[in-house]
Amino acid sequence: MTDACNIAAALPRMAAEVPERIAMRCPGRDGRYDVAISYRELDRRSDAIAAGLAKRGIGRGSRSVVMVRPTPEFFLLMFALFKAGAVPVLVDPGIDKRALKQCLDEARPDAFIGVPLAMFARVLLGWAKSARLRIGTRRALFADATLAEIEREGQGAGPQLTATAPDDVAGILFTSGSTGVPKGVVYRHRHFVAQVDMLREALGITADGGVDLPTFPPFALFDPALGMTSIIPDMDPTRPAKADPRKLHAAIERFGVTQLFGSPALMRVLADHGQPLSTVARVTSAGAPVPADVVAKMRMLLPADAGFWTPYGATECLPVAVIEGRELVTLRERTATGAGTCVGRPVPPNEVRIIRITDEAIPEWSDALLVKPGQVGEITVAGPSATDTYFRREAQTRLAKIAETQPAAAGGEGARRIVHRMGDLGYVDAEGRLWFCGRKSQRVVTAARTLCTEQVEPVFDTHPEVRRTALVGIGERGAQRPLLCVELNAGIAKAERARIADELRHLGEGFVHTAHVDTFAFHPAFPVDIRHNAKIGREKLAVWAARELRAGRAFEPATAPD
Ligand SMILES: Nc1ncnc2c1ncn2[C@@H]1O[C@H](COP(=O)(O)OP(=O)(O)OP(=O)(O)O)[C@@H](O)[C@H]1O
Repeated sequence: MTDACNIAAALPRMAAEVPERIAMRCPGRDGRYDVAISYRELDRRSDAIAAGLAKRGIGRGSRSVVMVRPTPEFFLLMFALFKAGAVPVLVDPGIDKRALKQCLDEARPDAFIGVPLAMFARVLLGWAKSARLRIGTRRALFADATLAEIEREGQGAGPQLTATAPDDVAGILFTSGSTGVPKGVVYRHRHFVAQVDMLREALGITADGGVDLPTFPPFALFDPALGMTSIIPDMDPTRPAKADPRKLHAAIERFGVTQLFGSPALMRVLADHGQPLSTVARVTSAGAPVPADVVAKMRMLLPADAGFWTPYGATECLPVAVIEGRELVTLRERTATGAGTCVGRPVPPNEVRIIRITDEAIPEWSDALLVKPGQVGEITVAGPSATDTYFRREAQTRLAKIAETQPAAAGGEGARRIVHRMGDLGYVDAEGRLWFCGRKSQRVVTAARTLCTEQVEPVFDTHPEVRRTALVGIGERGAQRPLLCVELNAGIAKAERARIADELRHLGEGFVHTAHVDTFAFHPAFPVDIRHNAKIGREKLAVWAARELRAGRAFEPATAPD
């Protein structure tokens, strides 16, 4: 039993070593934080739920949709499923309703576990019809049982940790779908175990744990595996930009929070609030680029020796690389002149390699795919947390994975591994740092060159009246005309647009790669992703921009471009 490859194996270990340590504190309905669960309770209660689920036919390999907010129930349930060797299916509740139904149906779950609203929506919207067991966190319409009943049914059954193998499927996590339909990423137990180890190493987390405020729900699951105490924040996790900073500060002070985890949108909330974070030793912000001004403001609010880490990665592979705020701030200038965004050094033992850009599948690795050092290409990763397949999406799997036979010296005879293609463009600089240049699917290809969004937009973003910009291509790839969509700061009159377009054109002329971006269209408020409130919907903007150009509403250079 002890040799299970399973992140839930941390629970019986912690329960034996530090049974009274608090695993999590929850705000409850009124934010008073009167619910606390010790490691002993977390271990025992997740055992009981696992045993109760087994009695209802949910065990090793059963897929179960989990639509539960980050409450004690969520953690108990997730660890119960891991212990049982069952496979939780997690979908971002904030995504488009049609995509959500598609994800839930595609997963063909055996069980559906949710809050009463999700139970109701399942029937009303016809989600996940395959689920034969339906469990509500509370008594609910269309539920076969409540989670409390399941727990009671399994009480006293003893330890439930299944001896899961490294390759067993541990979970299916859907991507947020910012560039298309969300895809179910198949996590094996070895992937989760590796993620915990890599995060511990990369962020310097010690065995005595610490107190974490994880505002990004899936990541809270790592806290018990890292021996930490989680303070579940009093906020809507799907709306980080709307979080109340006063409530977060109250929890940080009351419980002496030492670590904070959140999306860039949440970092902006804390940075703008401006109150010092004196107990915090480590901040981690993931999921999208963190704007340089937010990094700088946060560094002023944190103690001098605190770390501000930004990991780079994706649902399919995390962490890939990591950078600390001090270094990031020194590279701000380079981003503003078109170098891309530095995402740091690869987290060991990841192997990050850059290959030439293609939209085709690459079945087999070859070193001939590699670009010259320093050249932009697609970022690929081979390493213990790189997942190898999407759930029931053969075509997408083929486009994102490359099989590789390692040379005998590196991995023994004929060792095979999967290389994940990030779908992101970037390069490695002379110091071994990885730079992110934008999504591959959002690149603009003119007759003369390929333009990468993250190398073009920051140049124009330096204009004082500009809030943000988005590069799109008009026409067929290979003969695209670049157009820069511009969102201005609040309160700037329409009459100013022609002047600002001229100034932007002038800014662009300062660099070879932006000199040909000379057409601008002003958009009132960019479409962005729900989860991070940061990833710009360039696909939608491209359609809008083409219409603006046809209607003569775009700002073009006075003389035709050469
Ligand atoms: N530190 C970072 N800096 C810049 N971009 C980042 C960083 N971390 C992640 N990203 C971006 O986020 C992407 C991963 O996001 P995620 O896995 O949530 O799926 P998604 O891209 O939003 O959805 P989909 O893949 O379905 O379009 C990365 O490929 C990268 O483009």
